[in-house]
Amino acid sequence: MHVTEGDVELVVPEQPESGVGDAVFFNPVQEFNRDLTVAVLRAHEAAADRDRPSYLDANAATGARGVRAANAGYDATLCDHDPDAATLCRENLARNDLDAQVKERNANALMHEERFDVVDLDPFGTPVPFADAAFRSAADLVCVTATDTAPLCGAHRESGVRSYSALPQNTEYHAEMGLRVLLGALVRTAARYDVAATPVLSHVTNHYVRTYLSVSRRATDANAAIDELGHIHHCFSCLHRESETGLIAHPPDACPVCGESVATAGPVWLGRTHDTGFVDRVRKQVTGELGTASRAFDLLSTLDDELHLPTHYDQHRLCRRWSRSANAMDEFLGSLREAGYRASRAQYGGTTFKTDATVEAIEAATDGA
Ligand SMILES: C[S@@+](CC[C@H](N)C(=O)[O-])C[C@H]1O[C@@H](n2cnc3c(N)ncnc32)[C@H](O)[C@@H]1O
Ligand SMILES: [Zn+2]
Repeated sequence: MHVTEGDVELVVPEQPESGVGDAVFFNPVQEFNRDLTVAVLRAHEAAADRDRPSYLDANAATGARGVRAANAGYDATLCDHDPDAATLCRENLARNDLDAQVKERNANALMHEERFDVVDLDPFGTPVPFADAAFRSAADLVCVTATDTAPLCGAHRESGVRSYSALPQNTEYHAEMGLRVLLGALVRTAARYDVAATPVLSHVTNHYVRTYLSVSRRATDANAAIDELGHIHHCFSCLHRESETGLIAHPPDACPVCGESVATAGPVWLGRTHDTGFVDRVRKQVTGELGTASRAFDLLSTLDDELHLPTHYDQHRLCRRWSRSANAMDEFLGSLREAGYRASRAQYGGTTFKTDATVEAIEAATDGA
């Protein structure tokens, strides 16, 4: 089957309907993820102080990412331990007249041996088995996809605890919970090597979490990153939540609003999940030949405005609790601002938002709506 993504043409195997089989993996739905990666790489290259920075597609499969990185001017290496995948990578590079290295190897061994400016992890499920080697190998940027959203967001709690050494809670902001659990684990992994990992762009869909972390090899920066870890105390009864930085959690004895008990998630990343300047530079690289350009542009515009606060709310859920009909989002956010609070849309869905108002304050401020 032939697929065109951006300016490259790929041959990809038909995928078995069951999802189980020997065919080299390809998911057309991830085009959005790959398009954004191309925009990120262009932004990184424009700011890099060297020609043709190096890029490792650590879990290449058909080579969809590595071929597109080579096409974007990177000195690309495509790695997969599956011989059929390595063969397909070579074919897809040749089909597009592109020169890149293909390694039929265990990506962890390769990353322990070689340095790359950018390392991209896109494994099946959790990226944790590749994270240590990635932070040792990458000079500038580590890109990570995690498709194990149920463990990350607390729906499969034990598995989340095992993979991420953190306790997730299955709250209604589950996508953001998953992102913050993943970021917490990645930041702690990097810190083991005196590396500070700083998220510069992150997005979440139903199927996966994707994040890009810039890398600094200064122990003081790694200490500063650790300082942004902490816990979220959540009341499932009234939805009140508060966050607390630091590795030791001090949950309140009871919810300060309704008196019920609170549940604590953590350690999680409480810092910024993106850098607005970086997001702006990536947005300038979203061009018409990207198949999902308008969706990418919308996401990056939302991120540009999103408040850097853990955690988000969903207007429809809140209004259902209050037996109110939901008004237009702009009007709703306007009421919060008029009452003196900060408020923005959030990336987690059309009715999600962030504010520094408490649940009680949100209810009061938007009551006349
Ligand atoms: C989800 S697929 C990658 C999809 C691809 N990046 C894309 O965008 O279409 C995961 C790939 O990782 C490969 N893989 C799994 N473990 C690996 C390892 N230890 N070293 C290298 N590749 C590995 C698998 O063979 C599989 O092809
Ligand atoms: Zn409460």
